[in-house]
Amino acid sequence: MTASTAPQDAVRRRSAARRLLRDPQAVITASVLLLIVVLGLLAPVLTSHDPNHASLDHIDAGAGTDGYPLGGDRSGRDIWARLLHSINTSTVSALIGASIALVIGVSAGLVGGYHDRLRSLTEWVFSLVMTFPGLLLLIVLMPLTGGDFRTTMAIFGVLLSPGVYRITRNQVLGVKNELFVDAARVSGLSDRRILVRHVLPAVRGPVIIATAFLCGSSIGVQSGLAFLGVGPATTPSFGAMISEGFHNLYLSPLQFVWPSLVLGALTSCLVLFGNALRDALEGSRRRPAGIPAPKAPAATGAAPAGLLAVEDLTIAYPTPSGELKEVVSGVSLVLEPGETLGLVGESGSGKTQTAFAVLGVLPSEAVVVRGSIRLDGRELLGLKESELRGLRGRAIAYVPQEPMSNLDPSFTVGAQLVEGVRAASGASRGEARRRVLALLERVGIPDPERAFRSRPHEISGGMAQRVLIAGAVACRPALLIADEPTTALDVTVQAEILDLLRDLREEMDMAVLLVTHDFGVVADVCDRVAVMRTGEIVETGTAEKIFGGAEHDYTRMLLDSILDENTVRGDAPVAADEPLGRTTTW
Ligand SMILES: Nc1ncnc2c1ncn2[C@@H]1O[C@H](COP(=O)(O)OP(=O)(O)OP(=O)(O)O)[C@@H](O)[C@H]1O
Repeated sequence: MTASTAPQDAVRRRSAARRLLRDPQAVITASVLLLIVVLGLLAPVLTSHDPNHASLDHIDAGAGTDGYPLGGDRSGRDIWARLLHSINTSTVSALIGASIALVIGVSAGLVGGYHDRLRSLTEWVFSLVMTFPGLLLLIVLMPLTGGDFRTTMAIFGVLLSPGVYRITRNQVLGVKNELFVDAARVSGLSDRRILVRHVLPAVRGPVIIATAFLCGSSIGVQSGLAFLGVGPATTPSFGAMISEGFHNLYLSPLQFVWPSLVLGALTSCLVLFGNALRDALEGSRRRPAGIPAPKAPAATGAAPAGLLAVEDLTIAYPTPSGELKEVVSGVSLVLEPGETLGLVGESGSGKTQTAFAVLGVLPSEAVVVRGSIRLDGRELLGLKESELRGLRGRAIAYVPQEPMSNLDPSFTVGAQLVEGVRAASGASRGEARRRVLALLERVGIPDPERAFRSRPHEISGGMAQRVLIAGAVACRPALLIADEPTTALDVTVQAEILDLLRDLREEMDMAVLLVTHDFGVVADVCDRVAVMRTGEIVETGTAEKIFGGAEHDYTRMLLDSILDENTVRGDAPVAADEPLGRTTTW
């Protein structure tokens, strides 16, 4: 396993580096940081003055004075030399603070996250460290540290370590039960080896990102302490320079500007570089360069009729190498008012992605490469989020797969439905409540008042799905998208929910796009069927045609496997002497 993941890791690393190099924010900030650090390293070459050497002739000397390119400060010291040496103080502070925080935080986070027994100890220790008032402690400890900024930064590193510990511990808790860690455990690897080889790579990204912020914090605190005059005056520091420049602000404002400028550039570039690094390591959320906005489908004459017309819809996701992988390819569908279309296919065939595209809720990293989605003639692709929000709940409604996890446990059922009805229709609270109670009764909930007052955990799964259906149809949408609406329910409840959907569709003349992998459900309620396989529609037709004589091998294979597995359901339990395929005949 390790051998097989190593090349993938290398590819991932290469692509993250490539993304970083292509990101102007990363390139600019890294260049500025590099320039500043190199200037500091070249201090002995770039200036011959000691940063603490005071020359009475150069007190408040102006910029450009011979040998003093940025002038002298109010003690006659070379500002250029002090600036260069201050860079080194800041770099050393960042290195010490960040590395101490990383060593302590990452090691303890790995151990505490991985070993349940040790976690209470590490939690206790780091909670204790967090209670220390950081800056105050650094000042109080000055007599002990002798004011040496390196020792101060080492203590500051300890104070920063709880943040790193928490990041690491959370990451470890997230991966320690993954199958690949279990596999490493059962293959006999020691805990230390598992941690280093399998767990550490998972925490690497967030920790690298945090490092930029740790460096920025260390530089900020060192400068802050020097600004307050804590520590020896002989240590060149931006804080001390800013403090002195502050006193001379009216006489010679540039003495204040130079250190502020370099300190500002240093810390802001660190933070911005940290952000760019995060984007590169976690995968860019932006549209990759060169990827076009959705192209309209090739003109085929008249636009397809129907309430919902999806044409040539193609959805892709960026891969770690930066290329796009299509998960939905050239899907075309038409749905008439009052019609139920079953979108059928195996897991991963792209049904949900198609439905999400219609709802306008694809994840931000999804790229709609081309296509068109028209609702009642109006193009939905390219609409603003606010415009889509205006359609959702009113023109298009959605019934999800997991009713329980789609209800907020903190609120009563009634409160959630009233909120939805008010948001979609602008009705008053009283009016919305009346409508919700009527809807609850309509969807077959026996005691609507009681259900209204109940919290989600007090109702059954079937009832929760009825509640969600009530919420979805509250504003009489033209199109209802139901994504596996019965999968999480037991068989008898499934039948009732499908009956309810069928009745509501007829009553409200709604079109229903039913996403399912279950041909039994299709047989129950669908007028037409579209069969999806690996992102493409391989066959469409009326339910009679599909069940009576499917043309595509894949459709036949799906039907055969379902019949083989005896999973077709009917409205009533199938009688012993009834042929299994009863629900498949029309
Ligand atoms: N955020 C994402 N990033 C990358 N790929 C994704 C993402 N979301 C979905 N996919 C991929 O898109 C493909 C289609 O997924 P989709 O959820 O539409 O399948 P489905 O047919 O609805 O299956 P299921 O019934 O299991 O939900 C899958 O291969 C999935 O891995």
